[in-house]
Amino acid sequence: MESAIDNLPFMLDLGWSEVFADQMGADDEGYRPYRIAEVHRARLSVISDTGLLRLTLPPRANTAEYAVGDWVLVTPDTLLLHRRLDRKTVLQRHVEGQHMQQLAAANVDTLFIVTSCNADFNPARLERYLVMANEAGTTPVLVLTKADTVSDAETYARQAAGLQRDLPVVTLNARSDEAATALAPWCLKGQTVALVGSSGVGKSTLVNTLAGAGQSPQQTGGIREQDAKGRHTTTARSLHAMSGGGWIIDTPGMRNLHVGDVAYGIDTLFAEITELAPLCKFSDCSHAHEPGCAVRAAVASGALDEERVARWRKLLEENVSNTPVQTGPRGNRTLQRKNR
Ligand SMILES: Nc1nc2c(ncn2[C@@H]2O[C@H](COP(=O)(O)OP(=O)(O)OP(=O)(O)O)[C@@H](O)[C@H]2O)c(=O)[nH]1
Ligand SMILES: [Zn+2]
Repeated sequence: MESAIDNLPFMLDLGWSEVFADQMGADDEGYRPYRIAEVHRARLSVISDTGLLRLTLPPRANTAEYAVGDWVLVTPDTLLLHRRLDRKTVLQRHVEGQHMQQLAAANVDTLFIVTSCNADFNPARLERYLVMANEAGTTPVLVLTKADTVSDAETYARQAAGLQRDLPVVTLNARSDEAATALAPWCLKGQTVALVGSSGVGKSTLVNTLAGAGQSPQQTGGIREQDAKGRHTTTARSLHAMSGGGWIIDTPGMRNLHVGDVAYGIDTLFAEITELAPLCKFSDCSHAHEPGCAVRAAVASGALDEERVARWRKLLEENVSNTPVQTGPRGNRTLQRKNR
């Protein structure tokens, strides 16, 4: 099917790989792959070597089923959307009271979880972002902005590094060129990065810095509107080129990040606790009061932080109550898997 692709170098820069090429069969002859750059309620745009192109949607198409970063097959002359290719990774969040997860971005290699060296730094919220990255199969990197405004950036960095085993932590000034150098390993050709973090931590500033000299995609391409509290928030989800050769997706604000159907993401985040639980005396230990609890013993010895254990239990409980369950054969409750 490679013959249908006449601009392969551009596509490879954009993250096209065998994972997607292998999905194109004889039935797909004549269609051309494009990557989604913008998702709006009634419109999808893809990126091409000549700029953004608006797709023609088939009747009853639901744009909520598509994410920025998705690869889709399109009829070249009419730009009619044919089908979406299976995703490598998908960042999504549970929405209270809804069955479908809300899609944030697809086929993302690295998630920059952005917070700043000030009161925005909140372990419980950062852990929720980490769960989302782990569950998606996306590598998380913790980016601490505004390091230039404090004298104790190291204290924040140390706390951040304790959030998850082997978590890369980068402290920087998002407005400086050194920020691009510090983040360069994740921004190379063919790589896709997404950004999450609260309003005001410096996400737009970082996108502009990573886009390189003279480029300010966030001011030109971003749509800004006011939220209920009158703050300006970035609402466009869009794909921007980085000077390092990769692409970056600025996701819309995600306040109230609830978890659901993310058991794997939680186990990875709290690996040091997850590994202790099987050593408890009771297999259904709640790690609250039972004798012989390995988790409580680790807290008592000072090896584990009490507050982190409390956050772990809270996320587990929330996840159980938000995870759809089916009654399987002989009454076994089995997890209903998400569609990728
Ligand atoms: N000194 C300093 N200022 C920064 C840094 N990062 C961002 N700022 C400033 O903080 C303010 C907010 O930055 P933005 O990039 O707009 O924040 P944002 O995360 O995109 O915010 P939303 O668009 O509301 O989601 C701006 O005035 C930036 O110039 C930094 O590392 N150091
Ligand atoms: Zn226990």
